[in-house]
Amino acid sequence: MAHKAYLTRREVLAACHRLHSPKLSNEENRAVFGKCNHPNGHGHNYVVEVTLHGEVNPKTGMLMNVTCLKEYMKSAIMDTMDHKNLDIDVPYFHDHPSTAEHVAIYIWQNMKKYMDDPSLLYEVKVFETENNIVLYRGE
Ligand SMILES: Nc1nc2c(c(=O)[nH]1)N=C([C@H](O)[C@H](O)COP(=O)(O)OP(=O)(O)OP(=O)(O)O)CN2
Ligand SMILES: [Zn+2]
Repeated sequence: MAHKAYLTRREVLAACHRLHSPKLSNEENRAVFGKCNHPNGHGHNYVVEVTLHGEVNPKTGMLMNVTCLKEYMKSAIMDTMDHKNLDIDVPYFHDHPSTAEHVAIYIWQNMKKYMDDPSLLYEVKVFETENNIVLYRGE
């Protein structure tokens, strides 16, 4: 009988950003985003958890070797976002305000590009701060 399991790996990345929407005026941006719209930006130590869901291979006892998941997360997350200015260095955020919601969606889409079997991707969780958490499941 096949058993299904969830496998999660966590990475921590440092990045800076500014919340600012090109679809809003400067005044509207200040009203909507408040201190997070400060022109010089601010930083976070983002904690990102990626969860896979699938069958445990009875021969290996693994859903996926964590070493593989680590490599996917390095390519999809760490190489593109760690120690970067999200708004400048990551093209996705040139036209998407760098909210934690968009960070989670970006990571989801990028993980799918790198994974050999993207159907295993179940959830991306982003802790922007200890208190602000976004969970995305591709819906
Ligand atoms: N829906 C969202 N709202 C906000 C986001 C977001 O990504 N999605 N992001 C921010 C800011 O980027 C901001 O950095 C949050 O910082 P802060 O308010 O300081 O964070 P905390 O809530 O953890 O700090 P407290 O000390 O608890 O106030 C704003 N909104
Ligand atoms: Zn922020």
